[in-house]
Amino acid sequence: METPMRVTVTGAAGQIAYCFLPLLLRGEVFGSRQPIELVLLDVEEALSTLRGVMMELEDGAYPLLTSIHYTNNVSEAFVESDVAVLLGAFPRKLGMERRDLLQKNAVIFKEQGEAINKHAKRSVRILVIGNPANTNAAVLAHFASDIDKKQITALSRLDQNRATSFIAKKLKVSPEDVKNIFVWGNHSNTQYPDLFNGVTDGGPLPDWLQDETFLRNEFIPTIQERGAAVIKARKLSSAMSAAKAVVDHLRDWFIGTQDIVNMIVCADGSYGIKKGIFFSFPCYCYGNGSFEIVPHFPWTPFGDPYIEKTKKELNAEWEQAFAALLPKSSL
Ligand SMILES: NC(=O)C1=CN([C@@H]2O[C@H](COP(=O)(O)OP(=O)(O)OC[C@H]3O[C@@H](n4cnc5c(N)ncnc54)[C@H](O)[C@@H]3O)[C@@H](O)[C@H]2O)C=CC1
Ligand SMILES: O=C([O-])CC(=O)C(=O)O
Repeated sequence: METPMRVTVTGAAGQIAYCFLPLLLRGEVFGSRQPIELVLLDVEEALSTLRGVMMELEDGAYPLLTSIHYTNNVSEAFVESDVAVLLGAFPRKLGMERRDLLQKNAVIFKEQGEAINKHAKRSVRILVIGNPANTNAAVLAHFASDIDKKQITALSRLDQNRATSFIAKKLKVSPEDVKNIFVWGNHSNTQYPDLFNGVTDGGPLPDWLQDETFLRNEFIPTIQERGAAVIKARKLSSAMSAAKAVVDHLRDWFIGTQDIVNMIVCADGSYGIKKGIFFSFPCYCYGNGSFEIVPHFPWTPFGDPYIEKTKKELNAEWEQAFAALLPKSSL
């Protein structure tokens, strides 16, 4: 057996964690030989639920689980973490403006960034899921200033999975037979789902899928609004599919994949996206927590207004989130 990996999960009393933790302990992320020391963080009011989650994990008798600890203390949660899965975030409440949501979460992700900077292993890899995921990751990256930005990613794999599955269903093929469908930008309804580089059966997608009316009226809005559609139907946000996407993201990042996958990562200036903004890009994953933004992927002019819109939204989110945290002069 290998040396245990210390995995910290925040928001661990929540619904995505409840779907994700069994998959993690089954070995679906790091493989069936990788033991795991689990640390669960949630807020004080959720500690009783968290204790229940811990009891259930123990009762699962998972051979890979070597220890489990739960806490509401942020510093304690990140001590010697190898991996941090950040699900915990302040939820949007009735009457709350998006700006308020951004600022509430900025405070949380600042504190967690500082704690990670101080206590986690220098090699830690961080995945942000809690919304607004892109900007939470940007805040965290700013305050975890000694951690390489390439060790911090956020989740847009759910959007890619949704888009891939949508097209596979149209073509009546398995989702694994559809590749290179990407979602660019923000994990919000300004995201740009792009199928112009899509392939199936070794060739391009059929022309009827690239028809502008279909793209504008069906494909793009369905993917952009899918999260809201699930909330409307379930009265709860996506959890099962989000947990599956977290598994896919982490597995590909750590184990590697031949596929090009979507990740929200820190912009390096390519594609005209301002450095420091966390943006969903198509990425190569080489394993061991390394990745590269796919350079020079062709954009069709059709996508330009969509990219502009999501880029603008992210720039505004960045300003709003940091307005509460940094002196005006440094914005
Ligand atoms: N990026 C993506 O693709 C997706 C993101 N999400 C987001 O993931 C997050 C988690 O979703 P669910 O598990 O369904 O939510 P949930 O509401 O069931 O659980 C969230 C948990 O986070 C905890 N929490 C709140 N503030 C915290 C803090 N400061 N520290 C630690 N824990 C804290 C809450 O007490 C709660 O137990 C939400 O922000 C949701 O919007 C959900 C689906 C997809
Ligand atoms: O809005 C939410 O909380 C859920 C979400 O991100 C999604 O389903 O894509």
